[in-house]
Amino acid sequence: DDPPSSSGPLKAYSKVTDARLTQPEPQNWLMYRANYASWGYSPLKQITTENVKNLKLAWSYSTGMTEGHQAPPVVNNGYMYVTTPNNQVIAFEAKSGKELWRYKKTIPEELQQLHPTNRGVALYGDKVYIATTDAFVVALDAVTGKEVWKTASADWKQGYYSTLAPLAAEGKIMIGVSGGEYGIRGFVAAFDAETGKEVWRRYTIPAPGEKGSETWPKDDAWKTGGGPVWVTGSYDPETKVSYWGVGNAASWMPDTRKGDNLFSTSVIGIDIRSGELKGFHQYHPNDAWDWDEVSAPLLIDIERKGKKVKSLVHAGRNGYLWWLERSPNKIDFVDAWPFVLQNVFTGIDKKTGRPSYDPARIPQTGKTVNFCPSLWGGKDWPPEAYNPQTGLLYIPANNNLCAEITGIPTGKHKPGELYIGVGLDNILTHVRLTDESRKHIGEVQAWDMATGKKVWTQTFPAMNWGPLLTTGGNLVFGGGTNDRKFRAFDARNGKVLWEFAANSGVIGVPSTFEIDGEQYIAVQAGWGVDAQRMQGAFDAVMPQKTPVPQGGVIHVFKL
Ligand SMILES: O=C(O)c1cc(C(=O)O)c2c(n1)C(=O)C(=O)c1cc(C(=O)O)[nH]c1-2
Ligand SMILES: [Ca+2]
Repeated sequence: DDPPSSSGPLKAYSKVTDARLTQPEPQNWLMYRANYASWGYSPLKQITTENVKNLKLAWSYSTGMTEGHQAPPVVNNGYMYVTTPNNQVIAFEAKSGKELWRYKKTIPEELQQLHPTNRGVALYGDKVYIATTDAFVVALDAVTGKEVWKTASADWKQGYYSTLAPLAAEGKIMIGVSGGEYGIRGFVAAFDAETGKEVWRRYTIPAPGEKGSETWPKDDAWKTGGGPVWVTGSYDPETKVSYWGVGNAASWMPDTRKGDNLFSTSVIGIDIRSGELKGFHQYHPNDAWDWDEVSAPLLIDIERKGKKVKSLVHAGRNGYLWWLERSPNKIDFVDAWPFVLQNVFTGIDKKTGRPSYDPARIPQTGKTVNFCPSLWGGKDWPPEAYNPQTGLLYIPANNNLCAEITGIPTGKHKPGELYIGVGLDNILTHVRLTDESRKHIGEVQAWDMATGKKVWTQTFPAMNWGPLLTTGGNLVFGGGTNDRKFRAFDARNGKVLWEFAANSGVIGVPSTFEIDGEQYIAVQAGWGVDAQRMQGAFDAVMPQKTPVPQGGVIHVFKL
């Protein structure tokens, strides 16, 4: 086959450099959240609050796959890259939707996927990178799709897998691993972009003697302590520190691992040159609710008492909105407050940010416990967005929702087998409705961080699992509802200005780009994973059932 660059209008592939990733051109969407600060923001403004009502499909493409399509269409000067469940990567001519190549990772047949999804590619140099469900990191030639190198980061048979998009910087490809529900020992690792050789590895659960190890029991619990990393980290190129969200401790029952269990449910700063730890903040110690705090914090400058604070902002799965301050060697607590119904925390220490708990709301082995928000939290993985023009932070939230779970003995940990401490049937039916949740659950919220005020809320009857994009046209885009709608909101007041009914529920990360003077909005539809399971949990407690069809379709819109 001819390389596509010579067969069509596509120009030669433009190499992705550190300079380009640090200062992304407005016409491209070069990484998971468009910039290292994880804003999910594009300055493009051809599509506005005035004309968005005229947005039409430019092209669409069926991926041929079911389950969770969550990856953003990543675009570099005319080339688009999308991943699907089962680690396919599809390359397109971004303008026309013509398929250039498709890569299919061979996945072991015996591998059972607990979370059948993939959150996208990283671009660096002339290559495209993915982290796979069988725990590999793979480099592909961006023009041909040919495999250049492939390195196992861990053994999938031990319960390790990756669902996140890698982070690329300074010649390194950084990934994290999932497996919190299998009792893995989580880590972030960096691989040489050219050779695939591992450069460093930072475990999220310290070994005996390492900093934080005193927060684990003296037995072997640290070896199976969880702390997965399954969403792409943020990165501050000035200090070379990357910021990763760390997931739940394992098993879920806190009595199996007494102590704070650092660095589970924390944000950790990692120097990308050495892998050295550069500060941390634990959002809630001794996790008991599967509240993975994996969403990477957004790097935002916020005014406080007349001073600019270099901040880390995180809408927690634990239902609190966290404001932290980052310095080259540490992370300090600034403030936190609930953004959804939360009845577990009885207070937050003003100095340290440490929450205190209502003991009646802490799950334990052998007890049945009610708490709010549910296991899926105030916000699960779907990312927030920040618009520097409106100055607002946008959160896709699930409010008014509670849970009931019964802790059961886990037995001895067996590598590669579930290590949860709650029955699967209980997990799949654990949501409990409140009077308020009968009115509405899903929300898009807009916050002014400097004043701590919520500026607007848009509500939906059922859940919202919609990742957000915000643009220089004062728009917010997102799907996430079970009616298959993908919507544009006015970023200043939350009004719905446009909506499109997709083939399936939209849990994809939306992106935007420009080619030949035209702005495009792109998103994958493809309901699955825990959005689907939450719908199942609703169906279990509601009089009516709501079917949401599956099937991945990439949608690309323009005026
Ligand atoms: O502990 C883990 O390793 C882990 C991994 C993942 C994943 O990789 O997608 C999810 C979760 N936990 C999880 O708790 C969760 O609610 C969840 C939802 C989803 C999804 O894609 O909808 N993935 C995951
Ligand atoms: Ca988890």
